[in-house]
Amino acid sequence: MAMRRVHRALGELRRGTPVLIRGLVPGASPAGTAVCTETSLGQGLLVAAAETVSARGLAEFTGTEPVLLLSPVRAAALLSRPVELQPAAPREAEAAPVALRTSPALLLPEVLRSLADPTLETLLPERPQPAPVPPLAAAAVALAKLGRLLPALVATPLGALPPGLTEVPAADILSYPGTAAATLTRVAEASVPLEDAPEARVVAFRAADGGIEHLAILVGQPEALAATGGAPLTRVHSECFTGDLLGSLRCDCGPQLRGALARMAAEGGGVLLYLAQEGRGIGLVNKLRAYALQDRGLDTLDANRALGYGADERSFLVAAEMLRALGIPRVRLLTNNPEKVAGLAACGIEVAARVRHAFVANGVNDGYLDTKARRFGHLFG
Ligand SMILES: Nc1nc2c(ncn2[C@@H]2O[C@H](COP(=O)(O)OP(=O)(O)OP(=O)(O)O)[C@@H](O)[C@H]2O)c(=O)[nH]1
Ligand SMILES: [Zn+2]
Repeated sequence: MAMRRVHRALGELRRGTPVLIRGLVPGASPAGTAVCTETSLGQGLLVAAAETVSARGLAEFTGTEPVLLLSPVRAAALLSRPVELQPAAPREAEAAPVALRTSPALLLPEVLRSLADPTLETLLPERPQPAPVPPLAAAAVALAKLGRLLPALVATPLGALPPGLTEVPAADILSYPGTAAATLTRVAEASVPLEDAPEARVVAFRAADGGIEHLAILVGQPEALAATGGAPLTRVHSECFTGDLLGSLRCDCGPQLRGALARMAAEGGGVLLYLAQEGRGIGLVNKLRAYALQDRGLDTLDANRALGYGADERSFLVAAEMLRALGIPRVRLLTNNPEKVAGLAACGIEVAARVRHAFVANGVNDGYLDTKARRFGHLFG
């Protein structure tokens, strides 16, 4: 039920319709239980995604003037204050959103879209002033990110649900990634001989959220090795439509994907998890926006932050749950990314060794690889 409510709300936001996020009345439900009954629901926040909201959607914001919730980096860019781009750790704690006052001149779909999206020409009829951040703003941003939308929202506190709109408890939004990972189940399996690994099987995992499936590609018999206490060669690969499928030269994903499978075949076995986490979890549309910003001079990390996203929005809980379901709790991990090693270990997978997985630069991705080493701490040596 909780996942259905979040999924419905995501659909509404993506279509440009506002949704009401509900908080809990303090003390109405035991902390941490995420139990959310109708009677325990408290104050609400009516929100719409600035990127998609329609004129009809905006007409739902009656009464007090709504605020615009933005990431601090995007707000600073709009207010023309110097944007502080510190050499932050890739998984820096996500900064809370800030709020700006709106006015009738700002509350137009094309203006809001331009304020949300730094790749568009900014339409700023007037300089928006800072406003107090309403309660539940963090849940609103989390919802937009789950929908792979830009984290920029029109928001106004509201007590009652307007007729015809959807309501979603904040607790359901915040617990959604964990709940989705916990419900992963094997749904299909087939032998798929590959050019790089003739003895391969693909196993599909589906979560109860109804979202896109994650895949495990088993080369040889890694489960048999794991059953005797061994640590199979393992690659945790986030999907990259441009690199994996189209052969994009902007990144190193294609060679890493094919190279991992070839290496597993050469070593007699392994497992590659192919995770539906495009663009380090920001989605393909936002990755294309990040590329557009990179073409204007930002690096891969600052481009994510300019969009309002963190440097890396992935959770490796999904990968850990899949490995556990496959009976592989110990791995030798093919990666250059120390955050991946730490992320898997934090989710209960023993990383017996990190195996370097670097490929030579191709003349286009040199800057991208350099940024990985300098700002993400990737170990290419
Ligand atoms: N946001 C964003 N994502 C990118 C960019 N270039 C590649 N990606 C994504 O980054 C992900 C690649 O991650 P992984 O292959 O897991 O690699 P990694 O975290 O760099 O670590 P390794 O294990 O060392 O390869 C894919 O989902 C790509 O779509 C970019 O410029 N911006
Ligand atoms: Zn890529």
